[in-house]
Amino acid sequence: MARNPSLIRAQPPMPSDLTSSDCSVLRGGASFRRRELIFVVNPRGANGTTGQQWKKLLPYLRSRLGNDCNICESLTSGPSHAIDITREAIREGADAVIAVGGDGTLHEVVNGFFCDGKPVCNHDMNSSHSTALGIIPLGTGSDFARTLGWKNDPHDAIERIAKGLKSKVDVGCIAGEIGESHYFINVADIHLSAKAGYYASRYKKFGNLCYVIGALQAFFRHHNQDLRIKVDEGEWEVCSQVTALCIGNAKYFGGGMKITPNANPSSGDYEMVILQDFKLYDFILKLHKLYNGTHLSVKNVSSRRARSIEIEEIGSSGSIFVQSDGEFLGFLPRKFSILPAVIELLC
Ligand SMILES: Nc1ncnc2c1ncn2[C@@H]1O[C@H](COP(=O)(O)OP(=O)(O)OP(=O)(O)O)[C@@H](O)[C@H]1O
Repeated sequence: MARNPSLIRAQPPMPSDLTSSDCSVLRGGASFRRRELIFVVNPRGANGTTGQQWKKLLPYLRSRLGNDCNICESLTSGPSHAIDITREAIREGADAVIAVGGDGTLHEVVNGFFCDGKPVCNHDMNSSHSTALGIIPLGTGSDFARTLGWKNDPHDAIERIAKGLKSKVDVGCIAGEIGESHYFINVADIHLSAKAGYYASRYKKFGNLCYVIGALQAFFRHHNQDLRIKVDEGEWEVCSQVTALCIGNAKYFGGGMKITPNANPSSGDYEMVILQDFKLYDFILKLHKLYNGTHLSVKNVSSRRARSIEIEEIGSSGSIFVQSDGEFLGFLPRKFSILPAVIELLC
């Protein structure tokens, strides 16, 4: 394991009588394979707090998991590095890749489960072994973890990893006009909210306040936009004066806004919520409803379920923002399809 030099074994060496190269341990006569866990840590997450918390957590992690698991830590050196680490770990046969950081780090780890439009596989093609996804939520927002009801408590997260229970989750796939497919596990969104996310990423030093600052900046010179959408390969429909269109595999975005309140990452479909013809004062008056997920009954808000959604702008500004899991992705047009039960999540 760990041909990749960026994977550093973060545990005491195995006792010298344990010689098996695949880390198998003989216990009471039965063969017991040590789990190979790769922790992908963004030291810059949450303005550097993730790195500091990780350093304090590591001794506890070793004492809690080190008897049964090989613990490898890999610190990311910059954007997209987590994708490469994850791909390499899966190819090498890791039992789990654990994203340590915020939703951006989780997003990159999820993208590392895929390459060239297909799930990444273990080098040993004959093996039925699969790599699970784990999460230690230590970011600014950690919105995906909210849907699962997880607190931002790393000790709880370590208990979930220790138990090793797995549940299959869906992943969203986004295809653009050119280039590789892109994947998301939480929420993808279009227009105002995506623009707000783009600006918010510049103000992460203010913690969760960055989302409010980003939204205010995005509203400046914002225009609602007519879009064309095609749901589940049906007919094209015109959707007028769209303020924001959100495609939820999970429920929360923007640091705790319950935007797609009926989304469920194990349902096999998305919840799509469209906000139309909203003005700044609508947001001010209805913001609390967006946060607690009661906005679906508000005028000009609609919700429907879908397995695939194609979206184009009517007009050719080429400036309708798209983001997924809070990461800026470019501009419309895009097609979103769901990959049901494609990843096993340690839960
Ligand atoms: N070493 C690094 N230096 C700078 N940026 C990095 C590094 N490693 C990863 N990143 C980038 O940092 C971004 C944000 O990280 P992360 O999501 O962990 O924290 P956050 O933004 O504080 O939390 P959240 O996304 O939940 O709001 C990631 O999208 C990733 O591309």
